[in-house]
Amino acid sequence: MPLHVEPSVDALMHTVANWMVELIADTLKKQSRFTIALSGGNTPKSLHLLLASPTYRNKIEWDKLHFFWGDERFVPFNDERNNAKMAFDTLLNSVPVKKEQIHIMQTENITPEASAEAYEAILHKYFNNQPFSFDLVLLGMGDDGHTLSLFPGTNVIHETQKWVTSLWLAAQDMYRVTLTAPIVNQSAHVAFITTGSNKAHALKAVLEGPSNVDQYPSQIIQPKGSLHWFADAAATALLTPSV
Ligand SMILES: O=C(O)[C@H](O)[C@@H](O)[C@H](O)[C@H](O)COP(=O)(O)O
Repeated sequence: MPLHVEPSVDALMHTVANWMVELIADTLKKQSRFTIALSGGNTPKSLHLLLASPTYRNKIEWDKLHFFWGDERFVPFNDERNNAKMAFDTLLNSVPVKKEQIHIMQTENITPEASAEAYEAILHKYFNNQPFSFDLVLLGMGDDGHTLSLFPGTNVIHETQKWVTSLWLAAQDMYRVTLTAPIVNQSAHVAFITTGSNKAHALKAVLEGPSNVDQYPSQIIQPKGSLHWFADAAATALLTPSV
């Protein structure tokens, strides 16, 4: 499981962007489209801005990408907490992608449960009978070791059938819609991007601690394809130095 470490967030995001450019180009030599699931939260913002910058934007065949999300906060699109809005603001409004290539999780005029069912139907349309599900899933990790909306102690961690589900997150007083481990673990490539000293304890527990998916749900992500971790020096400060 490759761990890519860079001294700074800026250097790390250039490493991720270059890795993505190469992965997308290599994949598109073998197939006509590339499916990517974006992560929410704050960490992806600087990566998105970099991908949309002159340095990288012309290295990606945007018209062949299809965008999905790993999870969504169940708030209106125009709410600043909405993950799809963040992706539009930092990337999708700045690159040549048609709306037909973008598949957001519905959070308006629908219930969380119905939104999860509707998204699952979209995924079955794209992935049924495929050797892999997503070509790439980008993931973040919370300082409690959660990923997607698989939070410690929640039942969704152990979902084995549904590809998409919803949950009430009392701590944040909101519903979430999230991909589950079965669909993410069918991916060709999964990349965690984790930065900051506040992630160091969880990263050590996830990567070096005993298996404990209820306490550190990120551990349940074990894809059929490749699993990469991209982290800055601050987030990896507690890891056992590799010889
Ligand atoms: O909707 C979300 O919040 C994300 O999908 C979530 O899983 C995120 O990746 C982690 O919470 C890390 O968030 P930061 O990048 O903001 O630390």
